[in-house]
Amino acid sequence: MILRNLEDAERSDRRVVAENWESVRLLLKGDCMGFSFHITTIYPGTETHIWYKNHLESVYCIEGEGEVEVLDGTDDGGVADAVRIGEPGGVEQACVIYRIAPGTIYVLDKNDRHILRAKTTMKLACVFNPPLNGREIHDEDGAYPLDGEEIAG
Ligand SMILES: CC(=O)NCC[C@H](N)C(=O)O
Repeated sequence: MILRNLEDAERSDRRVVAENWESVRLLLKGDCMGFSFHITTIYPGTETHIWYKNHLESVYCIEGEGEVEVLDGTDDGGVADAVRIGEPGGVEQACVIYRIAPGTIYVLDKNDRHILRAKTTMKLACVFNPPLNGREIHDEDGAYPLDGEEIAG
């Protein structure tokens, strides 16, 4: 069994700080679970372009409010209050915006290119498949490489 504590992990190199967010990576590739698990804080008033070409990610909102804009897609997943922008049927800028609040999960099951906007500080529980190695931060496309720098131990 593996047991870790968020406060302890925050004081270790499991805490990774980027421009718009920081993330405490509680489980990583080295734990051999097939996924990684992170508690991520998104700073208020930020807008982050993300495109996890190499990973699938599930994001569960614990605290805070924001929105996710899915680029290159008009599928609103049947969510009643999703805001649809652009005409369905091939318009280049067509996209859907979902409101994110506590209790909501969004799942990037198609390596979806998206923009995450935080209205307030957001606390998110994030799962990555394949798992992150350790200290990855976004590249210019908003992606992580498949082979990042590992955290020992
Ligand atoms: C929601 C999201 O992907 N934010 C960026 C940080 C990421 N969750 C991570 O932990 O690396």
